[in-house]
Amino acid sequence: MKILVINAGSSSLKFQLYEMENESVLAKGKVERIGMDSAILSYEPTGKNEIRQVEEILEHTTAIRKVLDWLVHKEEGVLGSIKEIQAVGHRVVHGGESFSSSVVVDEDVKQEIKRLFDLAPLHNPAHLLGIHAVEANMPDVPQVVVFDTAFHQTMPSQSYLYPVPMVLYKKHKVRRYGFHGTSHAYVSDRAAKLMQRPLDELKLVTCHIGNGASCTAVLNGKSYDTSMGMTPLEGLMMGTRSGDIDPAIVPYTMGKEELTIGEVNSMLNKHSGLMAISGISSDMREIVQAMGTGDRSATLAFEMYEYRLRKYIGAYAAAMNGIDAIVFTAGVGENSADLRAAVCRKLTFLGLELDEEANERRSGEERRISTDSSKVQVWVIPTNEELVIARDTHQLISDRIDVV
Ligand SMILES: Nc1ncnc2c1ncn2[C@@H]1O[C@H](COP(=O)(O)OP(=O)(O)O)[C@@H](O)[C@H]1O
Ligand SMILES: CC(=O)OP(=O)(O)O
Ligand SMILES: [Mg+2]
Repeated sequence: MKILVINAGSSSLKFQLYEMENESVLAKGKVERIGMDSAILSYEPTGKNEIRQVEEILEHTTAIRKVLDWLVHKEEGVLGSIKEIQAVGHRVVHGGESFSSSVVVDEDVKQEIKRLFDLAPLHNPAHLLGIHAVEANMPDVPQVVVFDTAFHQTMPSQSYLYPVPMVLYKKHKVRRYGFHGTSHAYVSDRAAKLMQRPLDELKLVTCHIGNGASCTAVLNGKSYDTSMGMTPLEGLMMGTRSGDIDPAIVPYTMGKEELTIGEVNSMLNKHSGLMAISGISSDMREIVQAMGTGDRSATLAFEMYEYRLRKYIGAYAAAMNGIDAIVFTAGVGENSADLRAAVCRKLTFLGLELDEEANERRSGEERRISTDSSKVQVWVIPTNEELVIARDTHQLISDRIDVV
């Protein structure tokens, strides 16, 4: 079965086409700057060079049509016909309390994704655009949604409730949901296999450190606590998001700077984090580069970023009464040896010993970066959210075909 996996953002759309028989990727790519003057489409059939095309693409429906055109292109295509695609799987960031696993898209599911727009304003509206764009281009193909929040639905109430009036939870579902669940679930499963230990006996802290960043206490294979909250703003310091701050800063700043709710939201989501402190970039590569030239703001940004992550790891070690392993994943976690070293060098009280050489080694492979004698293992495990989405989609659609 061939499955197209889509991760639609507000101005971007990433895709991968899978052959599920051997879980291989036939082609992948992305469309960036949708709706802007010139969009960039990149398309890479496996084993061949990437093709880049710059042209105006005003909305997601056109973006998907262009992607489909490439997939069946005479020379560069990987499909004889679009009809070969039997299902489409989407990443959806917010599933609220309604979804603890992936589901086939129907009218009710779309309504629920829409109802949750307020809670994930950067993500959910874009996902629904992606779903509609697929409907417009491939009306008969079933679609599945895989939620970032689903894995975290196992959290106990002491983790997911906030100490605010209960009426807010009862009336408005104000609670911690947690995100990047597909990634946290995938890397914890991989970690257990690599450690050759049953997942349901392990205490793991998984650190998904990308543009958005979150870490999760995975106790016996289940999410026990996680740093993102009702929205993907809480927790760690991120590229442009503040993470944890004193909530009193919000009304105080609104008063002092005469900001609207929208403006303060934008300040915390788009103009904070690494970007705000360094004044240079939200991209960790540029921060590390500037540190190399002695830039003090970049150094401060890095130190704050690392310190806040390390505090969460310490908190989760306390939450689970110990940890067996720490896993680093996503753009920064997989690639920044500097960040991993800075975190691990100050966790020696846990009996953790970093293998400095292994940490420095550049590789896209899964690898252990702690010494043989370290009491806490440390792993770098490249995440693969697309594969999980493809697997869930395959499973749900095969079940449906079996029933018919
Ligand atoms: N070699 C590297 N060193 C340090 N950071 C890196 C490196 N490569 C990528 N990154 C970081 O990874 C981030 C993107 O992570 P990614 O997981 O792809 O994010 P997202 O999926 O949220 O867009 C970039 O902003 C960049 O800071
Ligand atoms: C939930 C979230 O923050 O996702 P991303 O890292 O893709 O922005
Ligand atoms: Mg990501």
